[in-house]
Amino acid sequence: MIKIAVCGAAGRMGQRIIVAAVEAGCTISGALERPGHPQVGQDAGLIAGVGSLGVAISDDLNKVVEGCDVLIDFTTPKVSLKNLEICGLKKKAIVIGSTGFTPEERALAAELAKDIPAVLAPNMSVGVNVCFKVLKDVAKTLGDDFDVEIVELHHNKKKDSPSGTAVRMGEVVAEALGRDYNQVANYHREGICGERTKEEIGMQTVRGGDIIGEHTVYFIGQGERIEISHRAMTRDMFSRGSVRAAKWIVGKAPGLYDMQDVLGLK
Ligand SMILES: NC(=O)c1ccc[n+]([C@@H]2O[C@H](COP(=O)([O-])OP(=O)(O)OC[C@H]3O[C@@H](n4cnc5c(N)ncnc54)[C@H](O)[C@@H]3O)[C@@H](O)[C@H]2O)c1
Ligand SMILES: O=C(O)C1=N[C@H](C(=O)O)CCC1
Repeated sequence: MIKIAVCGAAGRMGQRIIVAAVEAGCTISGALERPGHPQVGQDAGLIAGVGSLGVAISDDLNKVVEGCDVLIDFTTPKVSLKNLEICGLKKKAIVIGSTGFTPEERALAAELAKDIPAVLAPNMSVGVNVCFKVLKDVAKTLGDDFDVEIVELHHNKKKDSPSGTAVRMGEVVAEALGRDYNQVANYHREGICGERTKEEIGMQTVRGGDIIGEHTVYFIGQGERIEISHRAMTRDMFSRGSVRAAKWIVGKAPGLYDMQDVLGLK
């Protein structure tokens, strides 16, 4: 059974990943938190609510990576890039779920993943990844006659905006329509900002309370509208997806993969 280490182990996702890994019969070989985190030194299983695992949460990245087959990392882009670099040096696989990467940081991630197998995906749920596939077909079929707007809702602790999932949805639709997402994404409308352009993809963000994550892509035509929505009711399909990705990536050829690869949706 594979040995999994979890980075961000005391976080919302880290705790659920420990639960999912234990439920899947994997060994938790290590758990990482940032230096100074109040739960460093405590048992990772007790923090996650699965009982003692005999694995103390550590802040020693090198040591934890050495002891695992694969590191699952749900933290921030900067931490994830550092983790990729260390996994590269130690020839370990990595699964990254962090979001909020700039295009430059994504390019750096691809570069760092040249020597090791790595999964980087903004959303590990099967449902969202099926949505990515469906969105491509819908956008291609509808073409330029429908305006595209994307709305996402998340909890009030989320740090990045728009969500990584919303950005990927925008990229999928833009590519299907022959547009460059970075040129056509419109994140802000205020005041007399003029009529909507045909090409733009509106990106709207709602933050509040404990919303786990909801995404809707609107295709708005004359006299009709299609809405493709995904609503997450728990974090468990993200955590189970990350463990599925971890089992899949160990032993694969070096390179950067995504969840579509893991799920065979390409
Ligand atoms: N890909 C997906 O399916 C998916 C699903 C949910 C969340 N996310 C993303 O995962 C990330 C984390 O989300 P969250 O809700 O768990 O956040 P969180 O803030 O609850 O957890 C992040 C954890 O990382 C820890 N951390 C920060 N710096 C660290 C370091 N240097 N070393 C080790 N640990 C460090 C923090 O202390 C914290 O406990 C976000 O980017 C979020 O958007 C992705
Ligand atoms: O809670 C979060 O943060 C989430 N982030 C991901 C994103 O940015 O797309 C996925 C859903 C939950």
